[in-house]
Amino acid sequence: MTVETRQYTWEEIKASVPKKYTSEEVRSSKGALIVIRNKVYDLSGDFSSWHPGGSVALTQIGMDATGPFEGFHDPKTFLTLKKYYVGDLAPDQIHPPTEFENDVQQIRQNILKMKLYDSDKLYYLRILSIIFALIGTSYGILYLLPNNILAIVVSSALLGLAFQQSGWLAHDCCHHQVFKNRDLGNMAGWKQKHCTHHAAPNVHAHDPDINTMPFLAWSEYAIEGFADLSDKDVAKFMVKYQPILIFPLLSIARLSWALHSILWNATSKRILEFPSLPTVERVLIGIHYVWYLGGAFLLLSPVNAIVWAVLVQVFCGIFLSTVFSLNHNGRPVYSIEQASTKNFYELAIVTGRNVTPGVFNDWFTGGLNYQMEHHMFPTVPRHNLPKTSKMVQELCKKHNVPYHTTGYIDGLKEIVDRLSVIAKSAEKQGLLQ
Ligand code: HEM
Repeated sequence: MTVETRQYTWEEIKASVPKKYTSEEVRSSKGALIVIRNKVYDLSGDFSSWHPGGSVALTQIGMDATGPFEGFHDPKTFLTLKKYYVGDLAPDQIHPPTEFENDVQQIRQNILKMKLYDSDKLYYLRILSIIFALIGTSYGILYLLPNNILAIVVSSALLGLAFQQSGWLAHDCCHHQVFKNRDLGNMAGWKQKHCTHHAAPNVHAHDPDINTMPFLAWSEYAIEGFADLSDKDVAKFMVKYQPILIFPLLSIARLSWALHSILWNATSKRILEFPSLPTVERVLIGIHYVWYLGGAFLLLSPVNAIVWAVLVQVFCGIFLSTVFSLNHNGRPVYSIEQASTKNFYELAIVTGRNVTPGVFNDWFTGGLNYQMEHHMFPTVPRHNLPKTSKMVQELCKKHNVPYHTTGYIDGLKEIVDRLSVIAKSAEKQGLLQ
């Protein structure tokens, strides 16, 4: 079927924004328009049931999606666009690229020329060896000093670190940093929530990573939603004490993610389609728990084994979630409307926080200490982010865009300060009584 194409104005494109950004609403709408390189595409109809990237794309309706399209897709995916092509921006609606946008494109070209999209497989082998060394040392300590309290603490911390590092490795694969073959990367895990965060970092109502109510409020927008909460009493308590409660919450984060992954896999209907990915995932999760818990129960008394297993989750939770939190929490949060006035690359910079580079920080944070660069160019392997960073710093200097880097502890202080400001604001507005 040939689609009739025509010219569009920005007013028409913005008018196509749905009331809710859900697949159902968009599928049945009369048009859900995005712009990529001055061409207009319609995401209504079958798009969301087909799109391999899921509903992430819907966050871009009414906007120029050129940046996120370039960031997420393999260059050959540009060929698949024509199926959704419905026209062009009218000539008087085309904004010539700003100097900032031209400079970003120049950096993209430099990254290509300098082969910074290519991964060093030996680097990832080294990361994998460190993970195995951590696992071996953790169980070795239990074997040599069974039921010794200090040994239990050190061993659980080391295994928590190994789990954190495995998480970063999966993250690298999911972003196609390690393998160019996207099927290989896709085997590393589910990522729709994470990609949505990448498409709209710190954008209230889009970014799932700041949708943490009733437990934590990261912005004024979050407390505006107080009236709609069904669990107001929980929110009142949590928000009031959020600058203190953040740390206990971070320590149980991994436990909650682990439970979530078990429940999600246990209830997934697709499990019956053997050998579908969910089935493989279920088997692998089973193997994971057999060796992780089996080793502990073999080497320790039952009570100590349970204490050790919980401590592993607590350490891993702290190691993972302090890094996640440093990436964006406490940085500016924007409404959908405000974000739509910003270029994708600018949004990546102004909402991100880098953590001081160095051998330890680069390894411990899985390269996420180069958060701004990672958001601008998510498929650049982490070992190439330091080189990318030099170019981004020059860009920021030239265009007077704040490039925010802190130490690990100073970053955490900023987060606590921000939570405190929001808690006080909620108190002032009488929301916490
Ligand atoms: C008409 C518009 C679009 C078409 C035809 C399209 C097509 C595709 C195709 C073919 C893939 C799988 C191959 C690949 O990864 O390159 C994909 C993946 C993806 N797309 Fe799109 N896409 C569109 C718009 C968007 C937009 C606007 C966004 C983001 C805001 C987006 C986000 C993603 C993500 C996150 C993935 C998964 C990438 C990954 O594996 O890491 N897409 N898309």
